[in-house]
Amino acid sequence: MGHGQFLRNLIIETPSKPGNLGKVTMAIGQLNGDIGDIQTIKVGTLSTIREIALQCNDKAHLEEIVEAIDNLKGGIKVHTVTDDVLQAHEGGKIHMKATHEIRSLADLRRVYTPGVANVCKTIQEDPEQANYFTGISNTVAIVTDGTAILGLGDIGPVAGMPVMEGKAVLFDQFVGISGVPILLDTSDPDQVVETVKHIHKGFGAILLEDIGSPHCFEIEERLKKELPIPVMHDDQHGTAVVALAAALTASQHVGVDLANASVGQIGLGAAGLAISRMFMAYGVKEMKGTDLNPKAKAMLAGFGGTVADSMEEIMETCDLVIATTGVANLIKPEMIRKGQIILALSNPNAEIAPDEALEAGAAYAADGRLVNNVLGFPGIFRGALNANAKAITYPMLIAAALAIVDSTKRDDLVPHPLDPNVHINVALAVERVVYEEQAK
Ligand SMILES: NC(=O)c1ccc[n+]([C@@H]2O[C@H](COP(=O)([O-])OP(=O)(O)OC[C@H]3O[C@@H](n4cnc5c(N)ncnc54)[C@H](O)[C@@H]3O)[C@@H](O)[C@H]2O)c1
Ligand SMILES: O=C(O)C[C@H](O)C(=O)O
Ligand SMILES: [Mg+2]
Repeated sequence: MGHGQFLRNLIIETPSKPGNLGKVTMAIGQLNGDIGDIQTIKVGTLSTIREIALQCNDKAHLEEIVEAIDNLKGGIKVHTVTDDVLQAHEGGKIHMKATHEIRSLADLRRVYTPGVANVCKTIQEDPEQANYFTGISNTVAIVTDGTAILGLGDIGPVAGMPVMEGKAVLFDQFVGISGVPILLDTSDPDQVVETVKHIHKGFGAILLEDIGSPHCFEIEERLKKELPIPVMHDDQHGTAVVALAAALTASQHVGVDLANASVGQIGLGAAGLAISRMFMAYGVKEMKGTDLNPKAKAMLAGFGGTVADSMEEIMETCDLVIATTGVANLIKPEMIRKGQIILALSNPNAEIAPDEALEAGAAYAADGRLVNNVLGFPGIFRGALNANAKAITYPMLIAAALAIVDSTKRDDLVPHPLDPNVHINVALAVERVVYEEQAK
Protein backbone atom coordinates (compact mmCIF):
# COMPACT_ATOMS: atom_id res chain seq x y z
CA MET A 1 0.00 0.00 0.00
CA GLY A 2 1.40 3.41 -0.91
CA HIS A 3 1.85 6.79 0.51
CA GLY A 4 -1.22 7.93 2.51
CA GLN A 5 -3.67 5.55 0.81
CA PHE A 6 -4.94 3.78 3.92
CA LEU A 7 -7.89 5.74 5.32
CA ARG A 8 -9.27 5.10 8.78
CA ASN A 9 -11.01 7.09 11.55
CA LEU A 10 -9.73 7.03 15.12
CA ILE A 11 -12.16 7.49 18.00
CA ILE A 12 -9.99 9.05 20.68
CA GLU A 13 -10.66 9.97 24.30
CA THR A 14 -8.62 12.70 25.96
CA PRO A 15 -8.96 14.39 29.37
CA SER A 16 -11.00 17.62 28.95
CA LYS A 17 -8.00 19.88 29.51
CA PRO A 18 -6.28 22.11 26.93
CA GLY A 19 -3.20 20.63 25.29
CA ASN A 20 -4.29 17.00 25.08
CA LEU A 21 -5.54 17.17 21.48
CA GLY A 22 -2.22 18.84 20.61
CA LYS A 23 -0.33 15.87 22.08
CA VAL A 24 -2.38 13.49 19.95
CA THR A 25 -1.91 15.43 16.70
CA MET A 26 1.81 15.78 17.44
CA ALA A 27 2.13 12.01 17.95
CA ILE A 28 0.37 11.40 14.63
CA GLY A 29 2.43 14.03 12.81
CA GLN A 30 5.74 12.70 14.16
CA LEU A 31 4.95 9.36 12.55
CA ASN A 32 3.97 11.04 9.25
CA GLY A 33 0.28 10.31 9.61
CA ASP A 34 -1.89 12.72 7.66
CA ILE A 35 -4.81 14.19 9.63
CA GLY A 36 -8.08 15.05 7.87
CA ASP A 37 -11.25 16.24 9.59
CA ILE A 38 -11.45 16.29 13.39
CA GLN A 39 -14.92 16.07 14.89
CA THR A 40 -15.82 16.44 18.53
CA ILE A 41 -18.32 13.74 19.40
CA LYS A 42 -18.80 14.41 23.10
CA VAL A 43 -17.42 16.91 25.61
CA GLY A 44 -17.74 15.67 29.19
CA THR A 45 -16.48 17.27 32.39
CA LEU A 46 -13.74 14.67 32.66
CA SER A 47 -13.05 13.60 29.11
CA THR A 48 -13.67 14.52 25.48
CA ILE A 49 -14.25 12.11 22.63
CA ARG A 50 -13.22 13.02 19.11
CA GLU A 51 -13.15 11.33 15.75
CA ILE A 52 -9.97 11.97 13.79
CA ALA A 53 -9.81 11.09 10.08
CA LEU A 54 -6.39 9.71 9.29
CA GLN A 55 -4.50 8.81 6.12
CA CYS A 56 -1.59 6.46 6.62
CA ASN A 57 0.46 4.15 4.44
CA ASP A 58 -0.79 0.73 5.48
CA LYS A 59 -2.07 -1.35 8.37
CA ALA A 60 1.35 -1.54 10.07
CA HIS A 61 1.68 2.26 9.89
CA LEU A 62 -1.80 2.62 11.43
CA GLU A 63 -0.91 0.23 14.26
CA GLU A 64 2.27 2.19 14.94
CA ILE A 65 0.26 5.43 15.20
CA VAL A 66 -2.38 3.87 17.48
CA GLU A 67 0.37 2.52 19.75
CA ALA A 68 2.08 5.92 19.91
CA ILE A 69 -1.22 7.59 20.94
CA ASP A 70 -1.92 4.94 23.57
CA ASN A 71 1.64 5.42 24.89
CA LEU A 72 0.90 9.10 25.57
CA LYS A 73 -0.90 7.80 28.69
CA GLY A 74 -2.41 10.37 31.12
CA GLY A 75 -5.94 9.29 30.15
CA ILE A 76 -5.41 9.56 26.38
CA LYS A 77 -6.57 6.47 24.56
CA VAL A 78 -7.78 5.19 21.20
CA HIS A 79 -11.20 3.63 21.72
CA THR A 80 -11.69 2.20 18.31
CA VAL A 81 -10.62 2.44 14.68
CA THR A 82 -13.42 2.67 12.12
CA ASP A 83 -13.40 2.28 8.36
CA ASP A 84 -15.34 5.31 7.20
CA VAL A 85 -14.79 4.50 3.53
CA LEU A 86 -16.32 1.03 3.84
CA GLN A 87 -19.24 2.46 5.81
CA ALA A 88 -19.89 5.03 3.07
CA HIS A 89 -20.36 2.13 0.65
CA GLU A 90 -22.97 0.26 2.68
CA GLY A 91 -26.00 -0.33 0.45
CA GLY A 92 -24.19 1.21 -2.53
CA LYS A 93 -23.76 4.86 -3.45
CA ILE A 94 -26.53 5.42 -5.99
CA HIS A 95 -30.26 5.00 -6.18
CA MET A 96 -32.75 5.65 -8.99
CA LYS A 97 -35.18 8.34 -7.80
CA ALA A 98 -38.44 9.56 -9.31
CA THR A 99 -38.68 13.23 -10.29
CA HIS A 100 -42.45 13.20 -9.59
CA GLU A 101 -44.25 12.24 -6.43
CA ILE A 102 -47.46 10.23 -6.60
CA ARG A 103 -49.80 11.45 -3.89
CA SER A 104 -53.20 11.18 -5.56
CA LEU A 105 -55.04 9.17 -8.16
CA ALA A 106 -54.74 12.17 -10.47
CA ASP A 107 -50.92 12.02 -10.12
CA LEU A 108 -51.00 8.32 -10.89
CA ARG A 109 -53.04 8.90 -14.03
CA ARG A 110 -50.72 11.70 -15.15
CA VAL A 111 -47.41 10.03 -14.39
CA TYR A 112 -48.45 6.51 -15.31
CA THR A 113 -51.42 4.93 -16.99
CA PRO A 114 -53.58 5.98 -18.80
CA GLY A 115 -51.86 9.37 -19.39
CA VAL A 116 -48.50 7.88 -20.32
CA ALA A 117 -49.91 6.14 -23.40
CA ASN A 118 -50.33 9.45 -25.23
CA VAL A 119 -46.73 10.37 -24.55
CA CYS A 120 -45.66 6.99 -25.96
CA LYS A 121 -47.64 7.69 -29.13
CA THR A 122 -46.14 11.17 -29.44
CA ILE A 123 -42.66 9.61 -29.36
CA GLN A 124 -43.71 6.84 -31.74
CA GLU A 125 -44.78 9.47 -34.27
CA ASP A 126 -41.68 11.59 -33.76
CA PRO A 127 -38.77 9.79 -32.02
CA GLU A 128 -36.96 13.13 -31.49
CA GLN A 129 -39.62 13.91 -28.87
CA ALA A 130 -37.92 11.36 -26.59
CA ASN A 131 -35.35 14.10 -25.95
CA TYR A 132 -38.09 16.15 -24.28
CA PHE A 133 -40.42 13.60 -22.76
CA THR A 134 -37.96 11.04 -21.31
CA GLY A 135 -34.73 11.20 -19.38
CA ILE A 136 -32.80 9.37 -22.12
CA SER A 137 -30.86 12.40 -23.32
CA ASN A 138 -29.68 13.06 -19.76
CA THR A 139 -28.64 9.48 -18.99
CA VAL A 140 -25.21 8.00 -19.63
CA ALA A 141 -24.32 4.30 -19.52
CA ILE A 142 -21.12 3.68 -17.55
CA VAL A 143 -19.89 0.50 -19.20
CA THR A 144 -17.13 -1.71 -17.84
CA ASP A 145 -15.86 -5.26 -18.27
CA GLY A 146 -13.77 -4.91 -15.11
CA THR A 147 -10.45 -5.64 -16.80
CA ALA A 148 -8.51 -2.49 -15.73
CA ILE A 149 -10.17 -1.22 -12.56
CA LEU A 150 -8.01 1.74 -11.53
CA GLY A 151 -4.51 0.23 -11.30
CA LEU A 152 -5.91 -2.85 -9.54
CA GLY A 153 -6.03 -4.75 -12.83
CA ASP A 154 -8.50 -7.38 -14.03
CA ILE A 155 -10.60 -7.77 -10.88
CA GLY A 156 -13.88 -8.27 -12.73
CA PRO A 157 -16.89 -6.00 -13.24
CA VAL A 158 -18.62 -6.69 -9.91
CA ALA A 159 -15.51 -5.83 -7.87
CA GLY A 160 -15.25 -2.72 -10.05
CA MET A 161 -18.82 -1.62 -9.27
CA PRO A 162 -17.78 0.79 -6.46
CA VAL A 163 -15.74 2.72 -9.04
CA MET A 164 -18.68 2.77 -11.50
CA GLU A 165 -21.07 3.92 -8.76
CA GLY A 166 -18.49 6.56 -7.87
CA LYS A 167 -18.48 7.84 -11.47
CA ALA A 168 -22.30 7.97 -11.33
CA VAL A 169 -22.14 10.04 -8.13
CA LEU A 170 -19.76 12.49 -9.82
CA PHE A 171 -21.99 12.75 -12.89
CA ASP A 172 -25.03 13.46 -10.71
CA GLN A 173 -23.44 15.92 -8.32
CA PHE A 174 -21.20 17.86 -10.68
CA VAL A 175 -23.34 18.11 -13.82
CA GLY A 176 -26.78 16.61 -13.09
CA ILE A 177 -26.38 13.61 -15.42
CA SER A 178 -27.87 10.21 -14.47
CA GLY A 179 -25.11 7.60 -14.78
CA VAL A 180 -26.16 3.95 -14.97
CA PRO A 181 -23.46 1.32 -14.41
CA ILE A 182 -23.53 -1.55 -16.92
CA LEU A 183 -21.40 -4.51 -15.86
CA LEU A 184 -20.40 -6.79 -18.74
CA ASP A 185 -19.40 -10.40 -18.20
CA THR A 186 -17.47 -10.45 -21.44
CA SER A 187 -14.36 -8.71 -22.77
CA ASP A 188 -14.68 -10.03 -26.27
CA PRO A 189 -14.86 -6.94 -28.52
CA ASP A 190 -17.56 -8.48 -30.77
CA GLN A 191 -19.77 -9.27 -27.76
CA VAL A 192 -19.13 -5.95 -26.00
CA VAL A 193 -19.93 -3.97 -29.15
CA GLU A 194 -23.02 -6.07 -29.84
CA THR A 195 -24.30 -5.71 -26.26
CA VAL A 196 -23.76 -1.96 -26.07
CA LYS A 197 -25.39 -1.52 -29.47
CA HIS A 198 -28.46 -3.42 -28.26
CA ILE A 199 -28.88 -1.30 -25.13
CA HIS A 200 -27.81 2.13 -26.43
CA LYS A 201 -31.35 3.35 -27.10
CA GLY A 202 -31.92 4.02 -23.41
CA PHE A 203 -28.95 6.37 -23.20
CA GLY A 204 -27.84 9.78 -24.43
CA ALA A 205 -24.18 8.73 -24.43
CA ILE A 206 -21.82 5.91 -23.48
CA LEU A 207 -18.91 6.25 -21.06
CA LEU A 208 -16.52 3.30 -21.29
CA GLU A 209 -14.68 2.90 -17.98
CA ASP A 210 -11.74 0.79 -16.82
CA ILE A 211 -11.69 -1.46 -19.86
CA GLY A 212 -8.13 -2.75 -20.33
CA SER A 213 -5.88 -2.35 -23.31
CA PRO A 214 -5.55 -3.27 -26.11
CA HIS A 215 -9.18 -4.47 -26.46
CA CYS A 216 -10.45 -1.05 -25.28
CA PHE A 217 -9.14 0.56 -28.47
CA GLU A 218 -11.09 -1.67 -30.84
CA ILE A 219 -14.24 -1.49 -28.67
CA GLU A 220 -14.22 2.31 -28.55
CA GLU A 221 -13.39 2.73 -32.21
CA ARG A 222 -16.15 0.39 -33.35
CA LEU A 223 -18.78 1.85 -31.01
CA LYS A 224 -17.90 5.38 -32.13
CA LYS A 225 -18.38 4.33 -35.74
CA GLU A 226 -21.54 2.31 -35.23
CA LEU A 227 -23.52 4.35 -32.69
CA PRO A 228 -25.28 7.68 -33.36
CA ILE A 229 -24.55 8.96 -29.81
CA PRO A 230 -21.32 10.13 -28.11
CA VAL A 231 -19.01 7.35 -26.90
CA MET A 232 -15.88 8.06 -24.87
CA HIS A 233 -13.44 5.85 -23.04
CA ASP A 234 -12.72 7.91 -19.96
CA ASP A 235 -9.39 6.30 -19.11
CA GLN A 236 -8.14 7.26 -22.55
CA HIS A 237 -9.54 10.66 -23.37
CA GLY A 238 -10.77 11.97 -20.01
CA THR A 239 -7.29 11.33 -18.63
CA ALA A 240 -5.57 12.79 -21.69
CA VAL A 241 -7.59 16.02 -21.38
CA VAL A 242 -6.63 16.51 -17.73
CA ALA A 243 -3.00 15.49 -18.32
CA LEU A 244 -2.74 18.05 -21.14
CA ALA A 245 -4.28 20.74 -18.92
CA ALA A 246 -1.85 19.98 -16.06
CA ALA A 247 1.12 19.87 -18.46
CA LEU A 248 0.16 23.22 -20.00
CA THR A 249 -0.15 24.90 -16.60
CA ALA A 250 3.06 23.35 -15.24
CA SER A 251 5.05 24.36 -18.31
CA GLN A 252 3.66 27.91 -18.10
CA HIS A 253 4.87 28.05 -14.49
CA VAL A 254 8.41 26.93 -15.38
CA GLY A 255 8.49 29.09 -18.53
CA VAL A 256 8.66 26.22 -21.05
CA ASP A 257 6.70 26.08 -24.30
CA LEU A 258 4.98 22.68 -24.18
CA ALA A 259 4.97 22.27 -27.95
CA ASN A 260 8.78 22.49 -27.96
CA ALA A 261 9.38 20.51 -24.76
CA SER A 262 10.52 16.91 -24.74
CA VAL A 263 7.61 14.87 -23.31
CA GLY A 264 7.95 11.26 -22.14
CA GLN A 265 5.16 8.78 -21.44
CA ILE A 266 5.82 5.67 -19.33
CA GLY A 267 3.10 3.06 -19.88
CA LEU A 268 1.28 3.02 -23.21
CA GLY A 269 -1.97 1.35 -22.20
CA ALA A 270 -5.39 2.98 -22.44
CA ALA A 271 -4.38 6.16 -20.61
CA GLY A 272 -0.78 6.45 -21.84
CA LEU A 273 -1.44 5.98 -25.53
CA ALA A 274 -4.33 8.46 -25.46
CA ILE A 275 -2.21 10.99 -23.57
CA SER A 276 0.56 10.66 -26.18
CA ARG A 277 -1.92 11.08 -29.05
CA MET A 278 -3.55 14.10 -27.39
CA PHE A 279 -0.18 15.80 -26.77
CA MET A 280 0.80 15.24 -30.42
CA ALA A 281 -2.62 16.57 -31.57
CA TYR A 282 -1.95 19.64 -29.40
CA GLY A 283 1.36 20.20 -31.18
CA VAL A 284 4.05 18.57 -29.02
CA LYS A 285 6.88 17.85 -31.45
CA GLU A 286 8.93 15.43 -29.37
CA MET A 287 6.63 12.80 -27.86
CA LYS A 288 8.49 9.75 -26.55
CA GLY A 289 6.95 6.69 -24.99
CA THR A 290 7.80 3.31 -23.58
CA ASP A 291 6.03 0.19 -22.34
CA LEU A 292 7.02 -3.34 -21.38
CA ASN A 293 4.76 -4.58 -24.15
CA PRO A 294 6.29 -4.25 -27.65
CA LYS A 295 2.80 -4.11 -29.20
CA ALA A 296 1.99 -0.99 -27.17
CA LYS A 297 5.24 0.62 -28.39
CA ALA A 298 4.36 -0.28 -31.97
CA MET A 299 0.99 1.46 -31.54
CA LEU A 300 2.72 4.66 -30.40
CA ALA A 301 5.01 4.51 -33.42
CA GLY A 302 1.93 4.00 -35.61
CA PHE A 303 0.49 7.27 -34.28
CA GLY A 304 3.74 9.14 -35.01
CA GLY A 305 5.36 9.03 -31.56
CA THR A 306 8.98 8.13 -30.82
CA VAL A 307 9.61 4.83 -29.05
CA ALA A 308 12.10 4.90 -26.16
CA ASP A 309 13.87 1.67 -25.19
CA SER A 310 13.32 2.04 -21.47
CA MET A 311 11.83 4.20 -18.77
CA GLU A 312 15.39 5.14 -17.79
CA GLU A 313 15.84 6.74 -21.23
CA ILE A 314 12.62 8.73 -20.69
CA MET A 315 13.69 9.86 -17.22
CA GLU A 316 17.12 10.90 -18.53
CA THR A 317 15.97 12.82 -21.58
CA CYS A 318 12.52 14.33 -21.03
CA ASP A 319 11.49 17.70 -19.55
CA LEU A 320 8.03 16.42 -18.68
CA VAL A 321 7.34 12.80 -17.70
CA ILE A 322 3.90 11.23 -17.40
CA ALA A 323 3.44 7.74 -15.97
CA THR A 324 0.32 5.57 -16.22
CA THR A 325 1.58 2.03 -15.58
CA GLY A 326 -0.51 1.08 -12.53
CA VAL A 327 2.81 0.21 -10.79
CA ALA A 328 3.32 1.93 -7.43
CA ASN A 329 6.78 3.37 -6.72
CA LEU A 330 8.11 2.53 -10.20
CA ILE A 331 9.98 5.85 -10.42
CA LYS A 332 12.83 6.04 -7.92
CA PRO A 333 13.86 9.45 -6.51
CA GLU A 334 17.37 9.06 -7.97
CA MET A 335 15.88 8.89 -11.49
CA ILE A 336 14.44 12.43 -11.23
CA ARG A 337 16.38 15.21 -12.97
CA LYS A 338 16.39 18.70 -11.50
CA GLY A 339 13.60 20.89 -12.91
CA GLN A 340 11.58 18.02 -14.41
CA ILE A 341 7.78 18.03 -14.37
CA ILE A 342 6.48 14.66 -13.13
CA LEU A 343 2.85 13.57 -13.48
CA ALA A 344 2.65 10.09 -11.90
CA LEU A 345 -1.00 9.39 -12.56
CA SER A 346 -1.62 5.80 -11.48
CA ASN A 347 -4.39 5.17 -8.99
CA PRO A 348 -4.71 4.17 -6.25
CA ASN A 349 -0.92 4.41 -5.87
CA ALA A 350 1.31 6.69 -7.91
CA GLU A 351 4.61 5.71 -9.59
CA ILE A 352 6.23 8.24 -7.23
CA ALA A 353 4.65 10.31 -4.48
CA PRO A 354 4.67 14.05 -5.35
CA ASP A 355 6.56 15.04 -2.19
CA GLU A 356 9.30 12.50 -2.94
CA ALA A 357 9.60 13.73 -6.53
CA LEU A 358 9.79 17.36 -5.37
CA GLU A 359 12.40 16.48 -2.76
CA ALA A 360 14.41 14.77 -5.49
CA GLY A 361 14.46 18.00 -7.53
CA ALA A 362 11.31 17.99 -9.67
CA ALA A 363 9.99 21.48 -10.46
CA TYR A 364 6.41 20.20 -10.42
CA ALA A 365 4.98 16.88 -9.34
CA ALA A 366 1.46 15.55 -9.05
CA ASP A 367 -0.30 12.23 -8.71
CA GLY A 368 -3.51 10.69 -10.08
CA ARG A 369 -5.58 11.91 -7.17
CA LEU A 370 -4.91 15.53 -8.17
CA VAL A 371 -4.59 15.13 -11.94
CA ASN A 372 -7.72 13.03 -12.28
CA ASN A 373 -10.21 12.58 -15.07
CA VAL A 374 -12.94 13.75 -12.67
CA LEU A 375 -11.97 17.25 -13.89
CA GLY A 376 -12.83 16.33 -17.46
CA PHE A 377 -15.47 13.69 -18.08
CA PRO A 378 -18.46 15.32 -16.28
CA GLY A 379 -18.20 18.58 -18.23
CA ILE A 380 -17.31 16.84 -21.51
CA PHE A 381 -20.51 14.75 -21.33
CA ARG A 382 -22.62 17.68 -20.11
CA GLY A 383 -21.45 19.79 -23.05
CA ALA A 384 -21.91 16.97 -25.58
CA LEU A 385 -25.45 16.20 -24.32
CA ASN A 386 -26.46 19.88 -24.14
CA ALA A 387 -25.42 20.42 -27.75
CA ASN A 388 -26.91 17.12 -28.93
CA ALA A 389 -23.49 16.10 -30.27
CA LYS A 390 -23.30 12.86 -32.21
CA ALA A 391 -19.70 12.16 -31.21
CA ILE A 392 -16.86 13.41 -29.02
CA THR A 393 -14.09 14.79 -31.22
CA TYR A 394 -10.48 15.93 -30.70
CA PRO A 395 -11.36 19.65 -31.00
CA MET A 396 -13.96 19.15 -28.22
CA LEU A 397 -11.34 17.45 -26.03
CA ILE A 398 -8.68 20.10 -26.61
CA ALA A 399 -11.26 22.81 -25.83
CA ALA A 400 -12.02 20.94 -22.59
CA ALA A 401 -8.30 20.89 -21.67
CA LEU A 402 -7.97 24.63 -22.32
CA ALA A 403 -11.10 25.31 -20.24
CA ILE A 404 -9.48 23.41 -17.35
CA VAL A 405 -6.33 25.54 -17.74
CA ASP A 406 -8.47 28.71 -17.72
CA SER A 407 -10.31 27.52 -14.60
CA THR A 408 -7.06 26.92 -12.69
CA LYS A 409 -6.27 29.38 -9.91
CA ARG A 410 -2.85 31.08 -9.92
CA ASP A 411 -0.14 28.85 -8.37
CA ASP A 412 -2.33 25.72 -8.70
CA LEU A 413 -1.68 22.96 -11.21
CA VAL A 414 -5.31 22.05 -11.84
CA PRO A 415 -8.62 23.33 -10.45
CA HIS A 416 -10.24 21.84 -7.39
CA PRO A 417 -12.75 19.17 -8.48
CA LEU A 418 -15.36 20.64 -6.11
CA ASP A 419 -15.12 24.03 -7.83
CA PRO A 420 -18.35 24.00 -9.89
CA ASN A 421 -16.84 26.52 -12.33
CA VAL A 422 -14.50 23.95 -13.82
CA HIS A 423 -17.34 21.62 -14.85
CA ILE A 424 -19.45 24.51 -16.16
CA ASN A 425 -16.50 25.93 -18.11
CA VAL A 426 -15.60 22.55 -19.62
CA ALA A 427 -19.24 21.96 -20.62
CA LEU A 428 -19.53 25.42 -22.22
CA ALA A 429 -16.24 25.03 -24.11
CA VAL A 430 -17.28 21.61 -25.44
CA GLU A 431 -20.73 22.89 -26.38
CA ARG A 432 -19.22 25.84 -28.25
CA VAL A 433 -17.08 23.51 -30.38
CA VAL A 434 -20.11 21.34 -31.20
CA TYR A 435 -22.11 24.38 -32.30
CA GLU A 436 -19.16 25.57 -34.43
CA GLU A 437 -18.86 22.11 -36.01
CA GLN A 438 -22.64 21.96 -36.60
CA ALA A 439 -22.59 25.41 -38.23
CA LYS A 440 -19.99 24.34 -40.83
N1 LIG B 1 -5.43 9.96 -12.90
C1 LIG B 1 -6.35 9.58 -13.72
O1 LIG B 1 -7.32 10.29 -14.00
C2 LIG B 1 -6.23 8.23 -14.36
C3 LIG B 1 -7.08 7.91 -15.43
C4 LIG B 1 -6.96 6.68 -16.07
C5 LIG B 1 -6.03 5.78 -15.62
N2 LIG B 1 -5.26 6.10 -14.54
C6 LIG B 1 -4.32 5.14 -13.99
O2 LIG B 1 -3.37 4.74 -14.96
C7 LIG B 1 -3.01 3.39 -14.73
C8 LIG B 1 -3.11 2.63 -16.03
O3 LIG B 1 -4.45 2.62 -16.48
P1 LIG B 1 -4.79 2.13 -17.94
O4 LIG B 1 -6.28 2.15 -18.03
O5 LIG B 1 -3.97 2.86 -18.95
O6 LIG B 1 -4.29 0.59 -17.83
P2 LIG B 1 -3.67 -0.33 -18.96
O7 LIG B 1 -3.61 -1.68 -18.37
O8 LIG B 1 -4.41 -0.13 -20.24
O9 LIG B 1 -2.17 0.23 -19.19
C9 LIG B 1 -1.06 0.05 -18.35
C10 LIG B 1 0.17 -0.07 -19.26
O10 LIG B 1 1.32 0.09 -18.47
C11 LIG B 1 2.29 -0.83 -18.95
N3 LIG B 1 3.29 -1.08 -17.92
C12 LIG B 1 3.16 -1.80 -16.77
N4 LIG B 1 4.32 -1.79 -16.09
C13 LIG B 1 5.19 -1.05 -16.80
C14 LIG B 1 6.55 -0.68 -16.61
N5 LIG B 1 7.24 -1.10 -15.55
N6 LIG B 1 7.16 0.08 -17.57
C15 LIG B 1 6.47 0.46 -18.66
N7 LIG B 1 5.18 0.14 -18.89
C16 LIG B 1 4.55 -0.61 -17.98
C17 LIG B 1 1.47 -2.06 -19.33
O11 LIG B 1 2.19 -2.92 -20.22
C18 LIG B 1 0.25 -1.42 -19.97
O12 LIG B 1 0.43 -1.23 -21.36
C19 LIG B 1 -3.94 2.87 -13.64
O13 LIG B 1 -3.25 2.83 -12.42
C20 LIG B 1 -5.06 3.89 -13.57
O14 LIG B 1 -5.56 4.06 -12.27
C21 LIG B 1 -5.34 7.31 -13.93
O1 LIG C 1 -11.23 6.69 -11.30
C1 LIG C 1 -10.28 7.44 -11.14
O2 LIG C 1 -9.98 7.96 -10.06
C2 LIG C 1 -9.43 7.80 -12.29
C3 LIG C 1 -9.37 6.83 -13.38
O3 LIG C 1 -10.55 6.65 -14.07
C4 LIG C 1 -8.64 5.57 -13.06
O4 LIG C 1 -9.00 4.54 -13.64
O5 LIG C 1 -7.71 5.62 -12.29
MG1 LIG D 1 -10.79 4.67 -14.79
